[in-house]
This record gives sequence, structure tokens and C-alpha cells, in this order.
Amino acid sequence: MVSRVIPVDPFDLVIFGGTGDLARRKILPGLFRRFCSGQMPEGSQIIGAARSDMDDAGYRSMVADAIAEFGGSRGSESGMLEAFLETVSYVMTDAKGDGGWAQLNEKVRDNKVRAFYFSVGPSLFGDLAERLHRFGMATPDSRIVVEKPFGHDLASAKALNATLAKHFDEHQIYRIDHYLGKETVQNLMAVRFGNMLFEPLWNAQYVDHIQITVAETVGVGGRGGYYDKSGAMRDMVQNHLMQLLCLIAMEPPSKFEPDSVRDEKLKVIRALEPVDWHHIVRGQYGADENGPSYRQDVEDPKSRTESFIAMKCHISNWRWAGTPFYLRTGKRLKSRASEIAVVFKDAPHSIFGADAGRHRNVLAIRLQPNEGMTLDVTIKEPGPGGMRLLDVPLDMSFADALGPDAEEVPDAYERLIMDVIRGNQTLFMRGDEVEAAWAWTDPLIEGWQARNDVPKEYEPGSSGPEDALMLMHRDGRKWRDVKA
Ligand SMILES: NC(=O)C1=CN([C@@H]2O[C@H](COP(=O)(O)OP(=O)(O)OC[C@H]3O[C@@H](n4cnc5c(N)ncnc54)[C@H](OP(=O)(O)O)[C@@H]3O)[C@@H](O)[C@H]2O)C=CC1
Ligand SMILES: O=C1O[C@H](COP(=O)(O)O)[C@@H](O)[C@H](O)[C@H]1O
Repeated sequence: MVSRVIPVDPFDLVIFGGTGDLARRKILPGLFRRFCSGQMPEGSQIIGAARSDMDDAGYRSMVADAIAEFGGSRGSESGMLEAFLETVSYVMTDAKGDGGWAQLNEKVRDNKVRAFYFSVGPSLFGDLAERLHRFGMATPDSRIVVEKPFGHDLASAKALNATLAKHFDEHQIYRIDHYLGKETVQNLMAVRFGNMLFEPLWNAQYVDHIQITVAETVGVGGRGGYYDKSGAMRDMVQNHLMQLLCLIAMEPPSKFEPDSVRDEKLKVIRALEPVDWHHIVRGQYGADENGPSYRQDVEDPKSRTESFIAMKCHISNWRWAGTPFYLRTGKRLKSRASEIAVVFKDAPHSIFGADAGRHRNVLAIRLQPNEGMTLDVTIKEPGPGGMRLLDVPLDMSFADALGPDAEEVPDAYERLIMDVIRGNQTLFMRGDEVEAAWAWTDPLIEGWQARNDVPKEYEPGSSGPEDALMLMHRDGRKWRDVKA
């Protein structure tokens, strides 16, 4: 089965922060892969914009290096690379000054899709929006792409929404949450709403609980300054895990289109109950032979910011009343593995007797690595040993399902950038969603700050603090062993 690549309309994409880490690691290599796959049409141009003093040739050479380093298997396609680089140019631009803006305005064309990617620190978003407006580039059909973090709390998110709204309408604002661009996340919607099999069972009557795990092996690395002001709650839960939770829990939207989907997600966020502080576990990784501790990484021996969080949440609505949602995410854990597991209830009565054992269906949706899905079903243990039950997985890896000739699954960023060019906001967060997520998050953070809560230290390479295991054990449940 070979997936189809539908070219988008020719576009002008300006990347503010075009020399930065995100542009080099994700945006530029992603655009190159789209170019190689034939999705980026002739006549499109990519314009890097930042303060660094360089010309087109210097920028192209930086882009070529970035593609060689981060472009994956496509990074070595040299014929394609030359053609791609011809679409790339650079304008030295200061978000806080007027230098470069007139030149930028001359470059962007009226008859092309016009998109501006704000790949700079959030403190510059307002400056960029204001100058795009003042220099005549904020035309009604132009789009801006805004990176995370979208605010630090509800007040700052509201202020940021208000700043952007001065110059751009909501339909022009694309707030990135790259988890929404992951292949499996969209497959989650296909599985839920494209099959008759699951949806009738997708509720508190049949689902015992849901687990969402996003585990990383890396520490905070060189991002300690940013991370220590955020922590796992702001960095991961308020956005990525919240989005996953919404897609799992939302009602079927009437159409797969932006506002239908986002209206349903918003209802879920608004229905989230405040979390009891006994149901939140925060942790910090310690040191081991492979690396420093969290506190050493962020250079604050007294830091109380969490690099791990686990919590039990509830959604107050008819569908989910009484079904717990357990979330956990953290850094320097034993594997880089993320999944959503829907754990169904036991059959109401076992006709096989106690000796056969009790078993459960689990639908596990693997986000990474090896994106795919497993459905555990109960069968008879093979052999003559009588009626004993056994769980076996029906396992589907998306790579296997697509076959060897399929196009490489696009990275989340490249898929989302193509959606910006198409003008499709379905996989982007709306302003009210982001605000609702902060409205739920803020009191939890304020709560542990008021209690002077100190995160529990956990061993790097483990599954997080013991208390996180207890959070489940107390309820007679356990976390799945999520493996890479
Ligand atoms: N890196 C990542 O993996 C991720 C990053 N993000 C977000 O993406 C954004 C960019 O992050 P990242 O690339 O890591 O940051 P970097 O610090 O690596 O890059 C910042 C970019 O902004 C440019 N810049 C800084 N000041 C100005 C200015 N006054 N005018 C114009 N350009 C300016 C810099 O270039 P110069 O100095 O030449 O001006 C550089 O290109 C941030 O909002 C971050 O939170 C989100 C998720 C992941
Ligand atoms: O947004 C972020 O996501 C990454 C994890 O992304 P993934 O695609 O590699 O799962 C996380 O490391 C980072 O702290 C956070 O800001």
C-alpha cells in the first residue's frame, strides 16, 4: 500500500528564528523531506529571518548542514538538495527593530500562500505580529505559526492571545502542539470514529481506566534555564498530554474539521475536575554514571521543579464519570516510549471458574517508537491443560501495515507545516482551548507551591518515583510496562 502525496499550493514561508535550534533540527529538514516527496510545489520559497549577519549563500550552507545532520535518510539526496536550496533565501531581520522588514516585504508575494513561522522565544511574538502588521504583510489570508510554550499560566496565555488578536484573526493563528502531528495521534481518531467496533464500548460502563504515558530517556540537557521555570506539568501535561486526553475522551465531532474537533476537545478540558493533591506525584531524577541529577542539570541545588509527574484525573460528564485517567510523563526514565492504553473492564461473570484466571482487553496505542496499536484479547491457553485463559496481542505496526513501498511517515512538524499551507487548523490548538488548559493547570501548580511540595528523587533509568506506582496500586491497578 503506497500513501498518496497531495501537493499543496505554492507558498512563501518566512521562518523567524530561521537560524535557531528548532529550525535546524525540525523545520528545515522537514521541509526538505516534503520537497523530496513532491509535496512542496515549484514556485514556493522559504525565507530564513533572524539577526545573524549572513547572505543567501551563507544561509543555504547552514541549511545544507542542518539537513545533513537531521534530514534522516533523505539528507544524502544531493541532487534534490541543490534544487531545494534554490528555494531558500535569508533576510537579516530584527524582531525588535525595523531592520530587514522592508526587504522582507518585497520578497513575500501576493499571489502565494503566505505563512510566517514564529520560531523564536515567546517574548518576541508580539513584536513580530506588530511589525508584520505595520509593514503590510499581515494580509487577511496570511497565517502565523506560533510555537510553544503558549504562555506560562492563564494570565500570560490570555495576554498573548490578546496581543496576537490585535493583528490576526483566530483563523490565521496556528498554535503548534507537535503531538497532534504524530501519525498515531491521528490514527487514534481514525480508529475511534472510523470503526463501529470501539465507539459503543468507549465509556465508563465498559472502560475500567485509561493510562497515558509519555516517557523520555533524555534529561533536560542544555534547556535547563527554560525547563526549571516550567517543569513537566507546564512543559508536557498542559499541552501534549492534555491533547491526547482530549482526543481519547471527546465526543464524536460532527465532522473532521477544525471547529467541530476543537469544540469537542474544549468540552473535555472544561469537564476536567480539579485533581486532589493526593493524586499527584512529582519527581526529580537523581544522578548516575550516565549523567548528572536534575538539580545539577539546572544548576540549582534547591530546585523544586518536577522532571516527572504522575496524576489521576477525572472527567465529569456522562461518558466518563467514575473512570480514572492516569497520566504520567518524565525525563531520564528507562525507555523512550509513549502510549495510550484503554483498559476495559473484566467480563461481568466468568463461566470458566476461578482457576481459569480473569483477563482484560486492553487497546494500547503506541505513539513512539514503532507507532502502532495492540489489542489484547483473551483466548484459551493452547494445549490439553483444561480451560485456562491467556491474553494475546493482536499487534499492528503502522510501518508493516503500510508496506515497504510506502512513503516514509512524515515527522509531526512537516505534516503540520503542510497543514498550515493548506489552511487546515484541525490539528492546531484554538486560543480558548489553551486558556482552558491553563485554567485547569494553574490551581494545581499553585497548590503544590503553597504546600512547599518537594519532588521525590527517582533513579535515572527507572519508571519514576515509587509513589507513582503506589498511585495505581492503591486503586488495585498497575501501570503498564511501556517499552521501547
Ligand atoms: N528547540 C526545540 O526543540 C523546541 C523549541 N520550541 C520553541 O521554538 C522557539 C524557538 O526555539 P529554539 O529554536 O530552540 O531557540 P534558539 O534560541 O535556538 O533560536 C532562537 C532564534 O531566534 C532568533 N532571534 C533571537 N532574537 C531575535 C530577534 N530579536 N529578532 C529576530 N530573530 C531573533 C535567533 O537568531 P539570531 O540570534 O540570529 O537573531 C534564533 O534563530 C521557542 O519558542 C521554543 O520554546 C518548541 C518546542 C521544541
Ligand atoms: O515539547 C516538548 O516535547 C519534547 C518531547 O517530544 P517528542 O516528540 O520527542 O516526544 C520534550 O522533550 C520537550 O521537553 C518538550 O518541550
